[in-house]
Amino acid sequence: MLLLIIEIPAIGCLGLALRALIVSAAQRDLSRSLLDAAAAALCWTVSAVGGSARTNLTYLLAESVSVQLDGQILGLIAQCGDLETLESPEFTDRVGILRSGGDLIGHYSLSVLDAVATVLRLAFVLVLLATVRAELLLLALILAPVLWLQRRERQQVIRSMVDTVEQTRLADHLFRLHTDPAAAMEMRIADSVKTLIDLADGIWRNVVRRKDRALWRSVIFDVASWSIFIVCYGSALISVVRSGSVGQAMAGNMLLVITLIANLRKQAEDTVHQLHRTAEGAHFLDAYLALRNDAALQLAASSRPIPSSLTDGIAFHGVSFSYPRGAAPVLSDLSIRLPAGSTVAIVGEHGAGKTTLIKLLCGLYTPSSGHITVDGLRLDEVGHKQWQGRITASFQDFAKFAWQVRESAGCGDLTRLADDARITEALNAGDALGFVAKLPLGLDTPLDASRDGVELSGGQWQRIALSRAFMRTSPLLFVLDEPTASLDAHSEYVVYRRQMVHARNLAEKNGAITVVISHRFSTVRMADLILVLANGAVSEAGSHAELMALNGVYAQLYELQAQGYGQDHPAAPPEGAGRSSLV
Ligand SMILES: Nc1ncnc2c1ncn2[C@@H]1O[C@H](COP(=O)(O)OP(=O)(O)OP(=O)(O)O)[C@@H](O)[C@H]1O
Repeated sequence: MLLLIIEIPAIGCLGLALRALIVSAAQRDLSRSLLDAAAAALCWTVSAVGGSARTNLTYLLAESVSVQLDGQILGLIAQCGDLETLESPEFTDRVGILRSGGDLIGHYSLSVLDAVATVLRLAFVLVLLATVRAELLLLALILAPVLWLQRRERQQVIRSMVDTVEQTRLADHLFRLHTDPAAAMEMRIADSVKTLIDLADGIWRNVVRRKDRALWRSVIFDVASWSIFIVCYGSALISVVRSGSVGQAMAGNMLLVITLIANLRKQAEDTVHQLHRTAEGAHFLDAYLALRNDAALQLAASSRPIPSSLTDGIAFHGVSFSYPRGAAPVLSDLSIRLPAGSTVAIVGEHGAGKTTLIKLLCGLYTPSSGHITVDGLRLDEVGHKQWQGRITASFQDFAKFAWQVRESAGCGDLTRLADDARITEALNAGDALGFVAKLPLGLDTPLDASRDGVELSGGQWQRIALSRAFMRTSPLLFVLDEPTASLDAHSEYVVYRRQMVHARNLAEKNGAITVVISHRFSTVRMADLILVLANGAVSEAGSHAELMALNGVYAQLYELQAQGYGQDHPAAPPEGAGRSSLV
């Protein structure tokens, strides 16, 4: 910091020392000359070292801010527990901008300091110039439009980057498809590789063309404006020569003016560069602040404590929901009650809204109207993090965490990641222990063939995902959204029976509710309450026995599937099935 302060007047003092050196040398005053030369050398050293120290300091700080920022950005994204925010194109663009310009925010954090130093350095140089000839100050005036023009053009370059973020994202996605084995497989079979390469190539060309146009314009304006400045600089020098007194003083003044003006140009360039970075940094800062705002809005929902166990249950009160860009509402005015300790199955045609209902239940989306309560407590008044911390879920579109088996399954409860016994229990419950035991390194086997690990089959991945859902031991909500879709009918039945036992244990422990989505009625019939979703509403609700007696859609579908499997009743309902409730 001290070096940065000393560096401010260094270049002005160098000009003064050189002028004094010329005068003392002309007077043949050896000791004075040596002193002046030493002073000039010192000023030059401070200026050079200070400049390089400033650059390195800026770089180091920018890098450290950038690393911290990456962590903060991910933290803020995680705070947006609502998937609606994550799915909005504005949000995705914002994150894209931040990822591409984290270091600029780092530079921005230093820019105020740098701006003060730059202005002081410039002011000192101008004062010295004025001591030689007041008209030289006009050069500073010419700098103003040069800087303004450059800044304006630079903003156009930034705009071209922002305008192409969406296209860049699409091109990136197309690139990733080529390196993703599952997508690559389908692309090869469909012979679409070349078409997709051409598509990505076309998008990249468009993006580059748009950016290049702005960049070239900026370069042309740069050259034109600096040419004007150089012409004025030359004229100023001629004017000093023509008006100066002949002799030693004039030679010294000439050297001072040349040193200062040469530096004035460099300072102007520094100022422009700094303004560019500040403008870019401000732009990225805007995106960062908007992201913070999104996260803060979600946190603003008050964090009323979640009960440790359920006594009443979860209720939907006139809930309607439409996806932000979805045309029709997926759920309309839905009012249902899921009693504490019950197992609820949701059935319905593809696209009926079963997964959407579960996502609303998990606080991953907020109802468009109406509200959901947990033991009478409104879900929108509870922090996402709190509620989601009491849920365990296995989703239809589960994640494939290509880490070690222990991490991929154990991350269902991070606090138990080092607890081999717990992870083994969860793998057993998820029916994954059989194949994990045969893996070369057991729990330590990496699940990624590209990292000397193993590649799992679809069914094996699903079992790992299922095991994750068994890691938490005291959830209030246990969600199973087609968790066995990749398994054969027999394995599914066995796994479901095990899950139902688990559900009963959780229900007895703390009144936890288990919600199951399945297209297989052999498992659905085990539930206490079955909800049939159709046209955004519940068309039938009750236990298996009640719905069969109703002889409606459920009964028809059940019979159809039973005939398909060549048996009348695919499975017998477990003990205690039959409780139901519908508000
Ligand atoms: N993120 C989303 N954005 C917009 N629309 C969506 C989104 N997710 C689902 N939808 C739409 O909402 C409707 C219900 O989807 P949902 O996944 O809830 O159905 P589902 O009953 O679970 O279907 P399936 O049995 O095929 O899994 C569908 O029409 C779907 O296109």
